[in-house]
Amino acid sequence: MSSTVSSPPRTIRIGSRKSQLALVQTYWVQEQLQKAFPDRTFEVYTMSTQGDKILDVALAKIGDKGLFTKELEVGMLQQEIDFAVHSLKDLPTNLPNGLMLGVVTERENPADALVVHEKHSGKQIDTLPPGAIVGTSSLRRLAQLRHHFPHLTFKDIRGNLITRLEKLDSGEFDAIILAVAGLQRLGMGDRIHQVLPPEISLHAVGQGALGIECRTDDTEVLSLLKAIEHVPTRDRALAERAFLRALEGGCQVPIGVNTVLDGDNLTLTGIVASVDGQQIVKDTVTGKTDDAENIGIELAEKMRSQGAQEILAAIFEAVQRS
Ligand SMILES: NCc1[nH]cc(CCC(=O)O)c1CC(=O)O
Repeated sequence: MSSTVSSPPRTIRIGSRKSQLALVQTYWVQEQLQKAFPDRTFEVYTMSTQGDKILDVALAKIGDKGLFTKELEVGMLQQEIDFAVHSLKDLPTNLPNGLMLGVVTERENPADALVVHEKHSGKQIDTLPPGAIVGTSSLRRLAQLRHHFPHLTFKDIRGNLITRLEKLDSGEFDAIILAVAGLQRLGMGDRIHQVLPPEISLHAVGQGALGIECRTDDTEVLSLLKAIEHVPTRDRALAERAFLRALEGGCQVPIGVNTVLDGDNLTLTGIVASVDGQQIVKDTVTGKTDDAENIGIELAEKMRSQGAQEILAAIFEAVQRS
């Protein structure tokens, strides 16, 4: 008589930031995986990242890549957690050795949203009165909006989504710009006053999607994660991230994108803008989805030849000096 003793499958430990948005996203991932693999155990571990702690310095000045991801990455490399759930747009385009972008989940609307103070309820971004104070902490949003609406006043705003909405409602701002996806995921889609079209604001690379980072050699986790991968979003994200990586690689730069899928054709539009909104380089490349990364690289090269690199170099120098 022989019997095989099989050890129970390992518990999978999911790492997350502690912000409300991060937790909603992480519990969603946990739930999807639990549904796909009812016999496995998935546990959530939370960590504070540098980005959650430094709230009083403009993001552009910190300039450090991986502000929202570093602690989670250390946790993965030290085997304390098995994978981390990130807003894809917060995940740097170059990851530490031993870690990779495992999968990308289905994207929400990637656009930016205008949220207004109640006294402006009849207004849109193009009808806000001159001097109206618009809150954003993103150079990308700032540069594009200054370009289109030089009569508005822009002011830095930090803190998590809830804090920002409170600052708006208290009268500190006339309007603020936030990601549609974040508001929707937190059940606050009703605060979206206007979804900004791509002609006004190209969104951040990866915006609206979740990126799951894991150890490169963890084939078991990688195969579990495949269950929640969304291939069309992944192809768009690969093109967008290759574009950003080829241009600069960081997070706090005025670089925006838009992607459109049509069958197996993928069209990537990118913008690089100076912070004052005066200089703009914008172009488009179309290619096949299975060549997504090369579409991003090609667009970066095309735009570099039109002056994108000089715009980015000037911003980098200015931030270093300040
Ligand atoms: N950097 C902050 C951040 N990271 C992800 C989101 C929103 C959700 C997303 O874009 O996936 C936000 C807030 C915002 O930009 O309004």
